[in-house]
Amino acid sequence: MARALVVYESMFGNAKLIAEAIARGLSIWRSTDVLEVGVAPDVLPSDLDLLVVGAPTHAFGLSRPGTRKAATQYQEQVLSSGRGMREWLAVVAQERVGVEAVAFDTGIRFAPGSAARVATLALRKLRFEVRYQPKSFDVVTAIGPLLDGEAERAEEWGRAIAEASFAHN
Ligand SMILES: Cc1cc2nc3c(=O)[nH]c(=O)nc-3n(C[C@H](O)[C@H](O)[C@H](O)COP(=O)(O)O)c2cc1C
Repeated sequence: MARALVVYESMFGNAKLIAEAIARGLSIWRSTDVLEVGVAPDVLPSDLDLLVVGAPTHAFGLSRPGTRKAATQYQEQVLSSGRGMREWLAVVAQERVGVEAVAFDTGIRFAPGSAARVATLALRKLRFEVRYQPKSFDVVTAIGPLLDGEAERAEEWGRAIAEASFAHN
């Protein structure tokens, strides 16, 4: 069966909820795992055919050690307390060509910048097949919660990606 992996970075749990909702949508078509970026493998499974990456927008892009430290001023214990998506994308390797990939982020509505756009550039550099536009999901304040309906929108997006990529392969 086709296999998908959702890798997320999340400080306060919002991107994690979106990752899980996307996985619910994907799992209609694919066997889907969800992993926090700190425990994601550096070499992707050889049978993987779709990678979804997601992270909170920090300072208009992907987080850095300094922005992750700043997040602990909002909440002492954060979920992604180790490496972030930027660091994982700098080391991750895939064993075969043709793996599709797509990125999402969470952020404050109408704020400029997007972690998913930065991640998409990294995915292209890593030679993933990037066919789908990055997607942003909104939080009410920096620590959350998600805006009403965002988890449902994420699940629907996951389902649409799975259907489109299933049709393509
Ligand atoms: C240090 C820091 C910088 C941030 N910078 C931005 C930003 O540039 N644009 C934005 O929309 N949100 C920004 N935010 C809000 C985050 O996007 C928000 O905390 C995140 O989406 C929540 O998801 P999480 O709970 O998965 O971390 C920032 C938050 C922190 C802690």
